[in-house]
Amino acid sequence: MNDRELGCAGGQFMDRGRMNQNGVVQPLLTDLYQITMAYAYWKSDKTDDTAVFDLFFRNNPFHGEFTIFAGLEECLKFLDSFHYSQSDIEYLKQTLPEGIEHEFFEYLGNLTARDVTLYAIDEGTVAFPRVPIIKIEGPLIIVQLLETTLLTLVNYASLMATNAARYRMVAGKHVKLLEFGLRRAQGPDGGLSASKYSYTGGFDGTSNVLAGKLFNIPVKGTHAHAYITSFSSIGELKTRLIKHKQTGILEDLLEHAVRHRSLLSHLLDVSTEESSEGELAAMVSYAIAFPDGFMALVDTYDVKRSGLLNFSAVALALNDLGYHALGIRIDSGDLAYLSCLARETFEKVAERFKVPWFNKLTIVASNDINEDTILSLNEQGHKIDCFGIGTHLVTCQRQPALGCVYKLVEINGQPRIKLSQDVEKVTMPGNKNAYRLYSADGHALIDLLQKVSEPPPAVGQKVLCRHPFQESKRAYVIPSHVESLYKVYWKSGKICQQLPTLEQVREKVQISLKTLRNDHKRTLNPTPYKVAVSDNLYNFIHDLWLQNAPIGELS
Ligand SMILES: Nc1ncnc2c1ncn2[C@@H]1O[C@H](COP(=O)(O)OP(=O)(O)OP(=O)(O)O)[C@@H](O)[C@H]1O
Ligand SMILES: O=P(O)(O)OC[C@H]1O[C@H](OP(=O)(O)OP(=O)(O)O)[C@H](O)[C@@H]1O
Ligand SMILES: O=C(O)c1cccnc1
Ligand SMILES: [Mg+2]
Repeated sequence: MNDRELGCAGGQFMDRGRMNQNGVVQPLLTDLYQITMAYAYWKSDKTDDTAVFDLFFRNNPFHGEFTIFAGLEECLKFLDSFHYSQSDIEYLKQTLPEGIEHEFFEYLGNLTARDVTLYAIDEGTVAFPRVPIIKIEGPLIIVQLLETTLLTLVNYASLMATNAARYRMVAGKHVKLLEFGLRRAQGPDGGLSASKYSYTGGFDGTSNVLAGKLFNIPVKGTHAHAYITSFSSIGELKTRLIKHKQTGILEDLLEHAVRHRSLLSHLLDVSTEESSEGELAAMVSYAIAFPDGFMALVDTYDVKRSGLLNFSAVALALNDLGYHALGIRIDSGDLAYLSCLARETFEKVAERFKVPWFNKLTIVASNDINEDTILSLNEQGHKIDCFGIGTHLVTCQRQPALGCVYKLVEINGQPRIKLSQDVEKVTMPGNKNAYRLYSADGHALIDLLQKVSEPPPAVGQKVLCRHPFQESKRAYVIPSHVESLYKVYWKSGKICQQLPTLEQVREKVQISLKTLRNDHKRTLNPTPYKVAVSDNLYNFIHDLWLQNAPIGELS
């Protein structure tokens, strides 16, 4: 059994040092039609044909006007390990229709991605509809076989990174964002990808421990309501003692908490009778377990009448013993109101008990939060320092799929075009290069596709940029900076760029977003970013279109 099969059989992910790719990602993770086509290509003697495919999307997700490209590293690892194992071949022999020639299986068994060349824009860059984010050249059969796997590696990764980047934009850079979605994600693999690419898109950490281990992402978390409800009275506390942080002397934390609680009840105008004793016991026990990391859920019974009172009492008790609590989480109710109430409470306590650090306690909010909730909370005014976001983030509820496609654009040096009644769906034929043209103030102005045979646009020189399908839409652009978007990432069986770390890709996302004008990024009716073709490519597309469109006959 090889490493890949082991990876699958014994837990889905390989250890970092071994192969560093999800063991599920393998050549059979594809649609059957890729393999049946491979046989038909092989039978028709197309083994020496070479092809160029473009991988691109037609529409930005979430009613936005940008997409973050992610998933490239996984695509490269897939190419690196692309090989049908003996058991893959055995399975295909049993599964493909009868009569497949034996030599085809030998051919498949020897296939690798060595003769493939992959060009891509950098992972973490903003990308736009119709500009291929990956361009792949090589033997037709192999590049066709890669289609589905490359799409599955790029589509969700880019959707997720884009979703996360949008949450980051609405939350602002000072609020912490934690991904809490594993329990709601589309299965274990969806959950892991969600954690990884939400970090890429700008989240600060995840509650997903395996994602932390595999991708080196900060893991963070609080506790669940179950912890609070597991206690019903202080009599259940089996231990109350904790060492003073400085003196090391054992003291009774509950005693300190109960004393503070009655003082606080006057200050906060809440009766101790109303508040939950079980909640107090749970908080005391949690504080004993994590005296330096005490963060408590305050909404189990009633934030105002119980949670804040008990939390403040335990935090002050910890303070007596030399420890500083971290904060609270609110997981229901009006998050704007309750966060302001919590901040006011902390300010009162800070002043009355001379504990200025109480002003800085962290307020975490969770509960079905999405982009619109954050925008609304911003409008209302809130005092939340950190959002914990699960369901809407990881399931991309607002748009659950990015429509990246993989289209043949050239075969044996001859351009290919896919026509459609829907102009949007007509493919851009031929082997193309892509450039991003920038204005003097550093903003991206337009993406320009050209035939590879054309010289690149030059700084300071006027370039005619044309809408790919609407003849009258064109503009001259004099770029102050020209960025060639493609780099060769894979050639002659090797990854040919130094791959950035996840952290560097995450930084790239923010740098790349900064080059976009704000009107392209706003949430409501953003301005579309322009994607153009050169005059030469425009004419080429339209000539080919006419050549390929059948002329109807009216009778
Ligand atoms: N101030 C606010 N403005 C806008 N939306 C809010 C505000 N506060 C909370 N929300 C959102 O309103 C929704 C409230 O959901 P729901 O009514 O299911 O929760 P709840 O009743 O507060 O809590 P639970 O049912 O979990 O006890 C959540 O999606 C939450 O994120
Ligand atoms: O709301 P999300 O954005 O998905 O964030 C994750 C949720 O998961 C947890 O509880 P869970 O939802 O399992 O239970 P609850 O509904 O009782 O809070 C947590 O308390 C959050 O509410
Ligand atoms: O750590 C948390 O608070 C957490 C983790 C997952 C889901 N909800 C909350
Ligand atoms: Mg919930």
